[in-house]
Amino acid sequence: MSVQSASDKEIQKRFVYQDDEELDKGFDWAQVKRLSTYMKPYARQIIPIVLIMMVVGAITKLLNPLLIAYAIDHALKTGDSKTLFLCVGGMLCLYAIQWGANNFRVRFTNMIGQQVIYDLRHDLFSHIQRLSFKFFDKRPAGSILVRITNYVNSLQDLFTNGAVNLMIDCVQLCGIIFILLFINWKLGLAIIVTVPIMFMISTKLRVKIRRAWQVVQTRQSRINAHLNECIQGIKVTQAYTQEKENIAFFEQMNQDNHYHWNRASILNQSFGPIIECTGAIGYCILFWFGAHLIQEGEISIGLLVAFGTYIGLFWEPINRLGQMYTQMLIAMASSERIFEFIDEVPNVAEKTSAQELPKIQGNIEFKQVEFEYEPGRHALKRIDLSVKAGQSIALVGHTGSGKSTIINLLCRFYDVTNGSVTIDGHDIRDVTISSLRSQVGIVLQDTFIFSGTIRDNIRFGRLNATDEEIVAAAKAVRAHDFIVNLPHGYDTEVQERGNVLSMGQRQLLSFARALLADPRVLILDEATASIDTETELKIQEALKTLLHGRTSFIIAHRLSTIRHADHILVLDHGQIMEQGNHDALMQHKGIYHGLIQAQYRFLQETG
Ligand SMILES: Nc1ncnc2c1ncn2[C@@H]1O[C@H](COP(=O)(O)OP(=O)(O)OP(=O)(O)O)[C@@H](O)[C@H]1O
Repeated sequence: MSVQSASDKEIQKRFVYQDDEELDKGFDWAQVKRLSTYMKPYARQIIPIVLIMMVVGAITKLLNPLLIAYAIDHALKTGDSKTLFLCVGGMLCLYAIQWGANNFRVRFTNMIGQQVIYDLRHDLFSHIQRLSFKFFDKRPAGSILVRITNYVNSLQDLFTNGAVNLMIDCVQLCGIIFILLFINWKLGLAIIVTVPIMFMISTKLRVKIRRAWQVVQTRQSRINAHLNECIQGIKVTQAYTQEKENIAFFEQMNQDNHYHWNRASILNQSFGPIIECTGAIGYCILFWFGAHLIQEGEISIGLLVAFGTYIGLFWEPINRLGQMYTQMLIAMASSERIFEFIDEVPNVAEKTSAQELPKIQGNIEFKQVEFEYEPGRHALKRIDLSVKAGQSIALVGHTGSGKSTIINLLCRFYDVTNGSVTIDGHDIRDVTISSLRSQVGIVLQDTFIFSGTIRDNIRFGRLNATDEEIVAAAKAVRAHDFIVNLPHGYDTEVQERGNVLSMGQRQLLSFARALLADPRVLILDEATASIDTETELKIQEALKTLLHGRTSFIIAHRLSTIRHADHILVLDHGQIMEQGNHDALMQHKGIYHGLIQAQYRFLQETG
């Protein structure tokens, strides 16, 4: 199809989700076993009830045709209305028991299913929260989202109905085969012989169905990734008037998904008619051979009718088993991707012997530190640095020079490739990650505001802080004034990313959050966006309060911040080129001098 190939090329050019494309494995028992471990905690309490209900439901279902046969042969033929009445009454009772048992079973299986899905989603989400930055570097957010939402949802059917239906169908199938052979083995065998033929035809179809659903999943993963990117970048899209292009691009993806969904769905639908066709052959054999056996006097008319009813019941589970197989294959593909994430070991792993980092004084050392994000590409080379407790260090340098990388290593978002980073003499790889990060505060340039109230956002720094402490922190960093002027003060709801707040306000809010956390070491990535002089002054004052008495690393862009730093590191291509205080570096007339001159010129030109 031309739509498919054209759009495929376009989409491949822009999106490469190798992880999802590569997955194409068949039925995997180890995975089924692993999935079933999620049912284990509930198995003891619920499975026996479900099993009893299942057996009761199956038996009552299978007894009905025998009752019909009895009614035909012993009541209809002889005109015995009392027996007929009893048979109909018996059938009604059987239907009522069957309905009750099924209802009870469905309620319990739904309970297990929902609980299992809850546990699986919980495991996946908790694990993702702990994964290292490197994991997120490689994956678009959408493809992570799709695993937590769509893939987990696609397991829902399997856990709520699938597993139990599978057992019911198997029990029902075995029961019917037994009864058919028991009533008349010749007629039974003649009908059962059609089953292997049906399986042979459908097996080939199943492989196609499996592949088709896998393709649908990868297409949905792409759509999710694209949606996520578009929503995150909506402002840039509108600023560059790229809406039409984005819509056209999405349209291609949507069409592509639509095409593959239809294809998979058509293949899936063709499964039923194949079963029906084989069923029709079964009926023909039944009536032809059954009539012959009636003439021979081997079976009664009632038994032939019962046979017909059993055949109807016979194809039902086989048909469902086929659908179940597809459901199972979708679940295989989904669970494979879910477990792939759950099995992902964080690159930054905690040693089993890791100790709690004692209360930090703030002496930090980088010894011969080297770092590569990707093998062979140095981001930092031979960094030696010694910082005394309470000192403020400004990191200065061109874009891509390695400033953020130094900070990433200090927070242990990545591990050094060579060398070591120590805090108060403790190698940060030897201490627990939580004891390290809980004592190192970080204020990023792109201040992240979560949806919730202003109060909640400040409290993010220390969850057990009182309202008074929150107000005190806001006052200390000069955020209180703007907060009380908001419609609901500290209770004003801000949406995700704090879109309703200005850049300066978001900065002040993040300072309050950091002050509340009261870390001994503070990392600050200064915002580059220009703000008005009044806010600039407020931020400078807030900074003084925030940095007081702490060891701080600042990726500095403002001249005022750089000048007040105790020590300035000038980085270039991952190396420290110059270091010292402002005056010493200015006298040296090297890179730093050039950078400052350029900043002055810029400020003069822009007024
Ligand atoms: N996640 C990553 N994966 C691969 N390479 C990266 C990654 N992050 C940064 N780099 C590379 O490492 C080098 C140093 O980047 P870093 O972010 O530390 O620079 P920076 O000085 O903070 O730049 P800027 O001022 O623009 O933020 C750059 O060459 C960059 O391309």
